[in-house]
Amino acid sequence: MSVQETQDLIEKIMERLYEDKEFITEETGEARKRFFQSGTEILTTTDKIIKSYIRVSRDNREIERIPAYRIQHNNIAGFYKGGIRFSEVVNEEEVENLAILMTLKNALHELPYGGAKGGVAIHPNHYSNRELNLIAKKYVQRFAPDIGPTHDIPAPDMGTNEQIMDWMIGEFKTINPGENYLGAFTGKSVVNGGAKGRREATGRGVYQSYKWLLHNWAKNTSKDAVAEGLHRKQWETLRSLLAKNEQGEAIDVAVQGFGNVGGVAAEMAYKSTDLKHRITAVSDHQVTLRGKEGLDIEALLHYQEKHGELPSTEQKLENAGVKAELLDRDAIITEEVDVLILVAVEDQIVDENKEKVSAKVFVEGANAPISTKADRYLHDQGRVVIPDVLANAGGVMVSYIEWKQDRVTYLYTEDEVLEDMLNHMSRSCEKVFDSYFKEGLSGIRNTCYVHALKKLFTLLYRHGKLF
Ligand SMILES: NC(=O)c1ccc[n+]([C@@H]2O[C@H](COP(=O)([O-])OP(=O)(O)OC[C@H]3O[C@@H](n4cnc5c(N)ncnc54)[C@H](O)[C@@H]3O)[C@@H](O)[C@H]2O)c1
Repeated sequence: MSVQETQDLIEKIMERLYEDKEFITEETGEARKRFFQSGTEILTTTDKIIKSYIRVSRDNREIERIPAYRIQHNNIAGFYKGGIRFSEVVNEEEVENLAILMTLKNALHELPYGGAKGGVAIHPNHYSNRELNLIAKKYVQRFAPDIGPTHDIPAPDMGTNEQIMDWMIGEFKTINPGENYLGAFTGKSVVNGGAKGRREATGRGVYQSYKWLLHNWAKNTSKDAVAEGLHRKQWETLRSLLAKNEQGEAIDVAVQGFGNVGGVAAEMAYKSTDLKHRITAVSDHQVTLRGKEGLDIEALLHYQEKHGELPSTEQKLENAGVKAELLDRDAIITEEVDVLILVAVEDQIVDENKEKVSAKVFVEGANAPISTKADRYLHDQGRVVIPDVLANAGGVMVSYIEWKQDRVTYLYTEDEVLEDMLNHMSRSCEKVFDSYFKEGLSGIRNTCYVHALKKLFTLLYRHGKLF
C-alpha cells in the first residue's frame, strides 16, 4: 500500500463519518463540513519528516553514507510511537506510510500513542556487529532532539532487535544525562528494562487475531446473526475451515517470512490445540519450503535460530533434518492452502497476482502486504483478510507495558505481559469483528479505519484543533 492509497482510504472513511449524523451530533451544516474537512487535512498530512545520512567507517576502512529516517505522522492520541527498520529497501515513502499506519493502529487499539516510524537503508546481515553498533549510535545522535520518553518512542522492527535497542538507549542516555532515559525506547533486553515476552508478542498477537475470529467468533455465531450479503459468504468461508477440523482434517497454513514474527506465528499455529493445523509451506528472503504432509516447524525454528535463515539447499535441509521441496521465494503466495499468514514485507499480493492466490483467509502480520485493490478483490470473493492494523499490534501493546514499567521501575512477569496482550487483542477483535459482521461495514480494514478515525477525529475536535 502506498502513502496515497492509505490517504485515499482515510479520506473515504472521513466522508463516511461526515455522513453519519450520529457521530459528533453537536455539529451540523457548514460548521460540520468545515470541521470534517479540517480533520481530514490533518490526518492525511504528516507532522514531520526527518531525513539524514549516517556516515559509517566500514571494517575495510571505507566510508559509507547511509540514508536514515524518522517520520512522525500524528500525535493527537499521545506520544509518537513506532519501530525503526533496518532494510536495504527503506525509503521515505515506505517509512511515511508505516508512520500513518502506526497512528491508525494505536488509535484502533486504544493505546495512548500517536504514530511514527524510522528506517535505515541497510541490509543488517551485510554489516559486522561493530558496524551495526556504530550505525545504531549514529542514528540516535542524528535524531536525538526528536526522540524521548514523552515525545517519540522507537522500538524494533524488521532487521532490528533488542541488541540494537540496547545500543540506542545507551547512546540516548549519554546524550541526555539526568533524563528518564529508559522509556525512550521499547523492545529492549529484559535486563535493560525490557518487557518479558516482547519478542514473541507480535507473532502471538497475529495468531491470536486469527484464532479469535475462527475459534471464538465463527464457532459461536450463527449465520442469522451476520448481516446479509457478502458477510454471510465470509461467515461460510470461516465455517468451511472449522468443518475441516470437525471432520478430522487439518487446516492447511502457509507462512511467508520466518523471522521474529513469522517464526512465532508459525509455531503458535503448529502447536495449537484449539484448532488443528498443518503448516505446508514457509518462506524467507531466499526460499519457499513446501511439505504437503506438514513441515517440521520445531526443526526449522531450531535451524533458523542457529543460522538466521531457512535451509535453502538440499544439503542444508538434510542438516536441518527437514523433508521439504525447495521452491522459489515467491512461490508461497500461490500455494494451495486455507490460510496464508503474511509476515515478510509490503506489497506481496497486488493487482498483478491477486487472481493467482488460493488461500481463503489472509492474516497480515507484516505491514501492508496486500494492496487496496487486491484486498477489495479478495473481499468481494467472500475471502477474509485480517488487516495489519488489527493483527500485528501485539508488539506495540507490549511496548506500552514496557514503557509503563520503565516509568515506575516495576518488572511485570512474562505471564502478566502475555495475558494482558492477549486480552487486549481479544477486546480489539471483538470490537472490530462485531461491527464488521453485524453492522455490515464494507471490509475489515475499513472497519478498523472507522474505529481508529472516530477516535482520532473526536480527539482533534475535543482538543479544539478543527476550524
Ligand atoms: N517485530 C515486530 O514487533 C513487528 C511489529 C509489527 C509489524 N511487524 C512487521 O512484521 C514483518 C516482519 O517483521 P520481523 O520483526 O519478523 O522481521 P525479521 O527481520 O525478524 O523477519 C523478516 C522475515 O521476512 C523474510 N523476508 C524478507 N524479505 C522477504 C521476501 N521478499 N519474501 C519472503 N520473505 C522475506 C526474512 O528472511 C525474515 O525471515 C515486517 O513487515 C514488520 O514491519 C513487526
